[in-house]
Amino acid sequence: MITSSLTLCLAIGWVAKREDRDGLRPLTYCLALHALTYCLYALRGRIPDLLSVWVANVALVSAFSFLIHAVGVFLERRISRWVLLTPVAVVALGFAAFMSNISARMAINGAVFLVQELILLGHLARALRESRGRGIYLLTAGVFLFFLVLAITAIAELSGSERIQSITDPTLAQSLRFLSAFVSLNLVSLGFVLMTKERADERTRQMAMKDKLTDCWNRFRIEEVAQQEMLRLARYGTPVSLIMIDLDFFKAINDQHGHGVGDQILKDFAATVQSCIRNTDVLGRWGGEEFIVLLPASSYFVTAAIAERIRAAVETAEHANGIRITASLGFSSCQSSDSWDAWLARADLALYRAKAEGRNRVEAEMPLLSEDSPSAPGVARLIWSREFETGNRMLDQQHRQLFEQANQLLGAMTGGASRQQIADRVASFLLAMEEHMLDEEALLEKLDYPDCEEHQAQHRRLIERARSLLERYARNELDLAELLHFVIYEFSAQHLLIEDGKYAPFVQRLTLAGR
Ligand SMILES: Nc1nc2c(ncn2[C@@H]2O[C@H](COP(=O)(O)OP(=O)(O)OP(=O)(O)O)[C@@H](O)[C@H]2O)c(=O)[nH]1
Repeated sequence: MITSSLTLCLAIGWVAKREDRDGLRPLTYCLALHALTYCLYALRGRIPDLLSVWVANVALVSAFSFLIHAVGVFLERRISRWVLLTPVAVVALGFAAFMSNISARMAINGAVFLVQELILLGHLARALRESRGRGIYLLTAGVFLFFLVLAITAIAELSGSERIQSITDPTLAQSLRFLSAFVSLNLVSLGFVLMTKERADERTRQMAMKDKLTDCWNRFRIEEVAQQEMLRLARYGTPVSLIMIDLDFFKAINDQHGHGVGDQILKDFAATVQSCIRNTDVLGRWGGEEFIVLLPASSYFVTAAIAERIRAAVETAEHANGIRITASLGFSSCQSSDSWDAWLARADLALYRAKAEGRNRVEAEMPLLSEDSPSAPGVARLIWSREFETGNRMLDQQHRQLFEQANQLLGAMTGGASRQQIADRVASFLLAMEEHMLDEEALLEKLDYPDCEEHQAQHRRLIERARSLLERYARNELDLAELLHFVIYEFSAQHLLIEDGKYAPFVQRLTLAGR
């Protein structure tokens, strides 16, 4: 026990000397006092009782206080000095008063250690809920083992089934107590060191994924989260969107006020954006004065509102020297068939449009929705345009009808219709959508459209997704925004316009050729 405590103390102390962090230094003091305690125990009978009893026990209770302090430092929790010093004072005074009464000393020791153990276990239990590492499990196991032995000893003492006359009694119970203390010592030390290593690894991981200037995530992390969210979309249909933000005329700020001010503005800007988003959203610096916000579980419509909130917050924030800045934003929602590059490119294109159309504005990936309709001001509508025509009369007529139906649905959704009325309208929209898909597939097959199979596969995916969304909506597991996202964005805007737009030139060519 002594050799083990000393070796661990020297090794951990050597590391803590170079890097005093995460509570390694108080842990070293704990181990040193632990070694001292057992040295004094071992010399019992050969040195005065003052040393082998009084000093030894005060040292042991102090070792525990240092361990509680070390855990507090690691978990960044303030632990009151009273909590640390009172047990030491109780043992010091109690042992001084009952030097010749071993039962009283045992009772004092047992009670104090039990309280210390409970304090420690309380902190560890809270930390266990937050921590993902394994070190904390080893540490808790070590502390718990010691607690168990103390509790069993206390019960045996109270029930009178065991009377300890001396700490050096050569009994089986005493040997088991020492053995468990030895195991506990190793588990606690190993667990603590592992915890600090896991934390250091996490810090390195974070540093590798963070932008140093703004503390935002870097490209690597953004892409990592994007891939995870795209998988979630493919599996559960959870929408995910992204916003690209570019500061306007930032070069002029650098030129007029210097790079130092420019850097500070970038930091302030990141803080402003962060204050506009949820903590599950991910803000990253894409490069220079360009940023990305990834918004998990956010549909097209939710994202539009957040983008506008960011734009307004950036415009109103005032920086050093009274400088004000603006930003242009472009956003896009991910499709289940999207690649990361395609999704990003659509947001980039929208950003480009926001710049071209005067800056300090938000642009969606397609200028499809008008904010107002003449008949119902304040309600967004899908606007049909001649550019969307495929050249086939039947398909174009169906597309227009689906657009109109989507608009009626949009009106019902924003006009306070009941859940059941909306579900009925969505069901009839989906029926029309499926009928249209069958007609479209038949025509494309007849015309030998080369990507017919891929188009059919997209239809199957959309139908599957539509059915599952409607079921979830009927079970009250889905909110209106997600349903709206599917009807308006995924089907009407993305599929009807973009995907169907891909076969339009082919159909037009054949129509002109008279087929
Ligand atoms: N201070 C500072 N400036 C940066 C940093 N990264 C990029 N920049 C500057 O950002 C400016 C970007 O300039 P441009 O790409 O011309 O864009 P802009 O002036 O913002 O104009 P628009 O984007 O067209 O509105 C350049 O002057 C870069 O030097 C940085 O980390 N710190």
